Amino acid sequence: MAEKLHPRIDNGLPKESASFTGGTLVCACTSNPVKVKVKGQIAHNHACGCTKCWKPEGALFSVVAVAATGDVTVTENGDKLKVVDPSALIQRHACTGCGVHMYGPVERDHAFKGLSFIHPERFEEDGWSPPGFAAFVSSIIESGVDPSRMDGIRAQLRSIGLEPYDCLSPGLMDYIATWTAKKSGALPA
Ligand SMILES: N[C@@H](CCC(=O)N[C@@H](CSCO)C(=O)NCC(=O)O)C(=O)O
Ligand SMILES: [Zn+2]
Ligand SMILES: [Zn+2]
Repeated sequence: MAEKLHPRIDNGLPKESASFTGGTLVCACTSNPVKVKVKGQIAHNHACGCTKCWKPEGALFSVVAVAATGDVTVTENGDKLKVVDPSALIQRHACTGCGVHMYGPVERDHAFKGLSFIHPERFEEDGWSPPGFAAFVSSIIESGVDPSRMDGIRAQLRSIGLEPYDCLSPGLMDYIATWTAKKSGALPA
């Protein structure tokens, strides 16, 4: 039996459009939804198995990407937003009405400072860049997935073109490590 990874990847990956120049993220509230405008194409879209990212009902993974925080603007009903965990690196702003995480800026001194994590499935528009890998795959066990299902889940991710990693992709891990090495002086700044 196929696993329910995420509704936007289970029947094939979404198609990117060269004409996508940004869009509006909308929460799941039927009245007074929170709306967040994002300018430009998203980057580093991935499926994430971590316990902290918002996942739609029944999904094992979230779909999450980044945009420059300067390109992210709350346009409607921002008073419904609350930061889930103020001590976390990613300041996930969730709708208190429906629970959807609308944007999560990184403000702390970190390689990702200046980026905001968003869930592109909440865009009203199509054409956003599809996920390119799966991150924090082993973390789904922390949500209660039996470890015996992991081989099948990893095989299913590979079959749809998402290489599974237990942290971020090698490219992003190298990027974080390079930032850290430059900060410590291990590499020239
Ligand atoms: N096993 C933990 C992992 C949580 C975690 O580190 N998540 C990552 C990825 S989120 C999107 O890629 C992260 O960077 N978190 C920073 C933060 O959440 O502030 C678990 O599953 O909880
Ligand atoms: Zn809502
Ligand atoms: Zn995550």
